[in-house]
Amino acid sequence: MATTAIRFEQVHFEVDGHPLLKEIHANVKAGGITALIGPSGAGKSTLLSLCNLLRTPTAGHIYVDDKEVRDWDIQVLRQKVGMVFQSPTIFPGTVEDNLAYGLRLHGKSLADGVSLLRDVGLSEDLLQQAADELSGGQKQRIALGRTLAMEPQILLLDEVTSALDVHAKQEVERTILALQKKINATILWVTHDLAQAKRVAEDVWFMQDGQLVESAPADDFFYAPATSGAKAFLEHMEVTEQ
Ligand SMILES: Nc1ncnc2c1ncn2[C@@H]1O[C@H](COP(=O)(O)OP(=O)(O)OP(=O)(O)O)[C@@H](O)[C@H]1O
Repeated sequence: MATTAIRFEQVHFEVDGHPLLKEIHANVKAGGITALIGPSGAGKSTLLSLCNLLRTPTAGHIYVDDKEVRDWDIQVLRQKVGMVFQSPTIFPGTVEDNLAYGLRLHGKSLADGVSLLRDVGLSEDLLQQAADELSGGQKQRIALGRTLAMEPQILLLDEVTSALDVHAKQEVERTILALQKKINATILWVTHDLAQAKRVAEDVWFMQDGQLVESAPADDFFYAPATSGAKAFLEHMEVTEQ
């Protein structure tokens, strides 16, 4: 894989004439974790949704592995660029059915549900259990496992721990970090939790009003943000998190 996993070139996105993303121009480093932070409504989720064509940019280009997203076969793109959301989607059926769901859409079957369960930190005993009977944290791991079954090279994580209690949050976070090391995936991780961003990210992107205002190594960003917008955001978050 190239050193850049995703390249945004002057990306603009609007709905009904309202710009939601403006002139996004940046590279996501391959094989690392980039935290995407910023106030509510800044456009973080919208940016993620463009990377696997849940939405299409109005202007500009996004390259995944040096190929424009619109030139990818969409099924292949979505296999390569997996996404996990804040609320896990659970389908009727067993845990195994749920893990196999994406693969089945691609005409494949689940080879090793047990090892996948282990990868997401769940006991193999759960494989035949009804998935909707599990706890919130377990469901989020199943959603993660379903995405991982596709062997994605890039993971888009949208607030994946914010609906979980403290314990489940830490567990899921640890699971993601361990997996990232194991498969060397590139992760673009939207989080409202600054402590989490500090723990997991090598790089930070700060968004505000549809713009990518600042991107920097996490240590630099948190120690000395370069823009007044990022400074004000960090100060505000410090106050509200206390
Ligand atoms: N389909 C849509 N039509 C119109 N406006 C939309 C649509 N989807 C999102 N928006 C608006 O786009 C802006 C960016 O939304 P987005 O969800 O990307 O922000 P965010 O930074 O992820 O916010 P949060 O942290 O609250 O999840 C918001 O003002 C939102 O209301």
